[in-house]
Amino acid sequence: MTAAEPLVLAVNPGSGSTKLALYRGGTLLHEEKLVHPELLERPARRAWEELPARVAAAVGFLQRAEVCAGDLAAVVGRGGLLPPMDSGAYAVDARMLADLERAERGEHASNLGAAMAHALAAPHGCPALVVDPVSVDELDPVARVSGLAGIERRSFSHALNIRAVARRFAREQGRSFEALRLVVAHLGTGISLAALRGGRMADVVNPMDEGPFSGDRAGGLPATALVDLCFAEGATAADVKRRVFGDGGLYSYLGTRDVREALRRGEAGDSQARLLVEALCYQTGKAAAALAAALEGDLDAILLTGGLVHLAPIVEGVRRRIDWIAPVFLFPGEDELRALAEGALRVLSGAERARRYEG
Ligand SMILES: Nc1ncnc2c1ncn2[C@@H]1O[C@H](COP(=O)(O)OP(=O)(O)OP(=O)(O)O)[C@@H](O)[C@H]1O
Ligand SMILES: CCCC(=O)O
Repeated sequence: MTAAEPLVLAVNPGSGSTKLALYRGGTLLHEEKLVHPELLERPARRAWEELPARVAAAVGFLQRAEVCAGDLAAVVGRGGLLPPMDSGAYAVDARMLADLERAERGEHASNLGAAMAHALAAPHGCPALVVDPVSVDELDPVARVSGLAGIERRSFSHALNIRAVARRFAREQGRSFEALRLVVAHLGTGISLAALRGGRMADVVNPMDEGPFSGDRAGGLPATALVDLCFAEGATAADVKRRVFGDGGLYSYLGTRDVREALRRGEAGDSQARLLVEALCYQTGKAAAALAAALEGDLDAILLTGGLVHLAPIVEGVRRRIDWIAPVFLFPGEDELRALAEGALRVLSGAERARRYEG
C-alpha cells in the first residue's frame, strides 16, 4: 500500500444497520457497523426518511477516522431496487436518485446507498457509485415464467454479497468463478438465494415475491389469502406491500426482526418462537433444494452467508436439510463492503468503466 493509492469509502445501509468501511487501495483501514436498534423493533417506514440520520451517522464515522474534505477518491454505496440491470458499477446521477426516492419497485434500506454516496462524496468532489445493485437480473428465460400470463418472476436479491462470496469461494478453491455451479443463500434480516452458473445468476429466490420468510419479509404466501388481504377494508397497496416486505416474517409474529432474540425466547420456553425458528430453517432448506433442482442437481457446493450464519442453531437447521445435495460451506456475515470498494477501485484504476444509469 502507498499513500498515493486512492481512499474509498464504502457504505452499506441494511435493514437494521449501516456498515461503513474505508479502504486505501485494497487495504481495509477502518470499518464500523452502526446498529440502529430502533429500526429492529418498530414498524418499517419509508427508507428515504432515514436518510438524514444515516448520513449524519456516516459523517461521524469519517470524523472518527480523521478523513478531511478532499481526501476521498470515491464513495460507493449498495444499489437499491432499481430496474433490472447487469452486474457492475454505475455512476450515481439525478435520475437514479429520483427513481430511488420514488421507490416504485419497493421500499428497501439499500435504496439509500446511492443517496448516501452522493451526499458523502460532495465535500470531496469525488465520484459517487453503486455496485451490483439488488436489482441485478441475469435470469434464464425459463426462470422468468411465473405461471400467470402478464406476470413475470423478478430478480431481486442480495446480489452484491452473493456474487462476492461466490468469487471468494472460487479463489479459495483455486477455481474460476465462471466454471463453478453454486447455490448461494444469503441469510440476513432478509433471505435471498441464487443459482450461479457461468458466473451469472441463472435463477434467484426473491424475497419480495417468494421463498422463505425471514426477520421481516414474509417471502412466498398462499396466493388466495394474499388476495383477501389486499381487499380487506381500508387496505392500500403500500400498506399490504409493507406488511409482507418490511413488517412480515418473524416481526409479524414476535414483534422483533432479530433472530437472536427469537432464539433467546425459544430457549426461555416460548414454543411459538421455537417453531418459527424451525420454520425459517425449513423454508430456507426447501428453497436451496429448489435451486439445486434448477441446476439439475449438478452443483459444486452450497454456500451459506449473512448474519444468521453466525448462529449455530440456524446453520444446523438449514444444513441438515441440504447437505445430501452438495458440500455446504459457511461464510458468516458478509463481504459487501470489500466488494463495493473493489468495484470502485476497478473504476478508479480504469479496469472497468462506470456505467451510465439508463433508468
Ligand atoms: N455476529 C452475529 N452473531 C449472531 N447473530 C448475528 C450476528 N450478526 C447478525 N446476526 C443476526 O443476523 C440478522 C441480521 O443479519 P445482517 O446484519 O447480516 O442483516 P442486515 O444487514 O440487517 O440485513 P440484510 O442482510 O438483509 O441486508 C439478525 O437476526 C441478527 O440477530
Ligand atoms: C430484495 C433484496 C433482498 C432483501 O433485502 O430481502
